[in-house]
Amino acid sequence: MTQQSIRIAPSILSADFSRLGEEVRAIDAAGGDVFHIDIMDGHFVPNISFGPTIVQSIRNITAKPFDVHLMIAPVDPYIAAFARAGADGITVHAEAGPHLHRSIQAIKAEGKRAGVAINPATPVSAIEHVIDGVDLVLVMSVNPGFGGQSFIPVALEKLRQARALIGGRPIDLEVDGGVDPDNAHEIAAAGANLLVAGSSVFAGNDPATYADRIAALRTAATTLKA
Ligand SMILES: O=C(CO)[C@H](O)[C@H](O)COP(=O)(O)O
Ligand SMILES: [Fe+2]
Repeated sequence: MTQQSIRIAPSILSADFSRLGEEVRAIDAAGGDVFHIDIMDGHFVPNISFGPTIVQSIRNITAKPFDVHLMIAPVDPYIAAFARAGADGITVHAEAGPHLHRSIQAIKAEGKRAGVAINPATPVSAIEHVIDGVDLVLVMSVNPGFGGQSFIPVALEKLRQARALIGGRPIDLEVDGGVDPDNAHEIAAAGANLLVAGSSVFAGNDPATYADRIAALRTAATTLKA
């Protein structure tokens, strides 16, 4: 991984929602590369977050890309709404329904970057037949549903497998859950180039700390260890 290829995607799930606009502005100014936006339905995952209206409400606050992680089932009926709310990329879970290929086609039909996510218990082989249709692979390193969980180490082996599956294709490899400056180096070494970070950026919700926290993740991910 070259230094330029690592991008940090703060997850607004850990933002202070009572002042979400200010949080988005602060992360933009602090050097976040991409906004990771978690959508949870209380059905596919045991938590509920928010819907397309909230995504639309922050769309004009930043020009940076919106990476929308849909943890919902069914997912197909909602893809257009998130596309029109301002998503640049939309990621669906391989486990969210029987027709993953159709979901990916629906994202592409909206003109958006298509991502596919796999839960910790799902093998990388589950996505090998859709790999040519996607722009992003998301390896979950926690069981989805909540921020602030610990990184599940088997994700490192899955990242290596996913990087091998991607090969020379121009596909982002994203990791989500429990990413912090202590594990960011081995995560990047395993092949991830897009690192989602919720609690490790937003802990304390003090905007004055965001730039240092994002920089610490970037430095850890890109610095060669002796
Ligand atoms: O998809 C998610 C949870 O399902 C979040 O993106 C993820 O948990 C980020 O939070 P943290 O970095 O605190 O683990
Ligand atoms: Fe996420």
